[in-house]
Amino acid sequence: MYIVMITPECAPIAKVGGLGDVVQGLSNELSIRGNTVELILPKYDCMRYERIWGLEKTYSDLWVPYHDQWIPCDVYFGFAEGLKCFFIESHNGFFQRGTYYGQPDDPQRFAFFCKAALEFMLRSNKYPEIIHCHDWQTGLVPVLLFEQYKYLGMTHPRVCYTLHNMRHQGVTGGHILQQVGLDPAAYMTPERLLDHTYPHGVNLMKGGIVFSNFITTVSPRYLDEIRYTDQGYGLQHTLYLHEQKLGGILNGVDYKVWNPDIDPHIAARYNLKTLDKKYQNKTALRHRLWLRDEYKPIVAVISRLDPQKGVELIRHALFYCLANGCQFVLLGASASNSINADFWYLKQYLNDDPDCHLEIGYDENLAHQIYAGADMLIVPSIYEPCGLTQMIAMKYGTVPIVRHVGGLADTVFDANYAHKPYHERNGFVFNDFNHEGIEAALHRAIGLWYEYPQYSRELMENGMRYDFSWNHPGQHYLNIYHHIREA
Ligand SMILES: Nc1ncnc2c1ncn2[C@@H]1O[C@H](COP(=O)(O)OP(=O)(O)O[C@H]2O[C@H](CO)[C@@H](O)[C@H](O)[C@H]2O)[C@@H](O)[C@H]1O
Repeated sequence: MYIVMITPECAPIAKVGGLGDVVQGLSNELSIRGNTVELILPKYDCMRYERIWGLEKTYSDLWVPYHDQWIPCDVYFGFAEGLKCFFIESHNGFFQRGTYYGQPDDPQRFAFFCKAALEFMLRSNKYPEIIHCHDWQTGLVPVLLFEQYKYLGMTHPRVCYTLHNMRHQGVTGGHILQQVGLDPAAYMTPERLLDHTYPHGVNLMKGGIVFSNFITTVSPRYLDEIRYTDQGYGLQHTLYLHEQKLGGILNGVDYKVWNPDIDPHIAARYNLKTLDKKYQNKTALRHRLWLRDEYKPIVAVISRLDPQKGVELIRHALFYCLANGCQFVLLGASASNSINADFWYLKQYLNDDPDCHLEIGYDENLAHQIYAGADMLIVPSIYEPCGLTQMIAMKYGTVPIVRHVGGLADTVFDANYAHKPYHERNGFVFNDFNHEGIEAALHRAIGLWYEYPQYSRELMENGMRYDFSWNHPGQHYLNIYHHIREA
């Protein structure tokens, strides 16, 4: 099958968070299964160009109709760790901002990207069977495809649209529709793109839901949460109207990237049979982060420091762990200046503590070393569409401690309370989003580590035995592609 992913991120070249990992992992899996997969991304100036191989200009006269003008663009081609990628460079500077997101004109930037991606496919005679889009940034792709480009000859593609995070829906003014050549009066209706909260708002994610042939969420439980609770952030009714084309597919983890048996970033490689070597990584992590060598578990956090991730509970867990015989390591960065400032302050405050290290920033290499060296990883999210860190942690024999939401609830099964046989239990889970909730889970986890090391080790091994690879999700996505192609 010929599949084109239109996406704002792809790891490792343009990754802000888990979306980038998913695009990379799923594309790899689809390619391994013999499909032709191509990606279209914006050509951000801040991409990791050293990880792109053979980058060259392949198409230079792409004129994109936008806002009563024609914007000249160039298209580059290169391989991102083996994946075929096209990068759209617009001459109006939309992607020369030194950052991926967080600009006041983000809706315009990505609306333009959707239009440019389709214009490029049309002009270069690309007729994939499936277009797969991700999150609000690409919500306009199916709208433009079925309302404009179909009439220009793109009659074949069917669109699969994946929701990674309903919190961000790309709500903006009606002018955006005009800019991409759609009549606002015709599209700003409740059953199309009109936002449910802002009377004159356009909701780009809603456009993706209404116009795509199939919509997936990144875990089955998150699908239920967005349909039946306020996690739908106002789109519950739209999802209800389109329920016949919804599916929840648990993300996979790319075991070519996240696998302690072959990981080039860690001090000692290991697997289930050589698990003792994990402790060499613990020592290496301590040395790297100036932590003392003591008989203590290392509790870790690797996360975007977004309110979604339960920043307040992360902070609380830090002090609880330090007071209860643990070492604590955090790797995180935030798009919010105030959250970053809080954590910088904490870092200074704890600077001389030999049991604690906070690394504020983004560091791929250190992330691998923390997964390999830590004993436990906490994910106390308010909501979590899927969550990759707990699945990666398990592959590295690091026991997850998570809140019972979204994909976390689909993947982590409590050591004491899960309705699962003992050999399928793999972590610690708590419900209540408050100090008592996380303390109760930490208390059990730390207690087990000190008092019953053999059971603690069983939990590690149980987690490592789980298969969270892209194998199953890859097949599910192919089934969906076949289904919508034939419908
Ligand atoms: N400071 C840092 N340095 C280095 N690496 C860092 C880092 N902070 C985070 N990472 C890495 O980024 C990824 C984050 O994965 P998450 O599942 O937490 O994604 P995120 O919330 O961004 O994405 C959304 O999309 C994904 C994919 O669908 C969903 O799993 C998730 O629930 C949803 O919120 C992991 O690979 C992690 O190791």
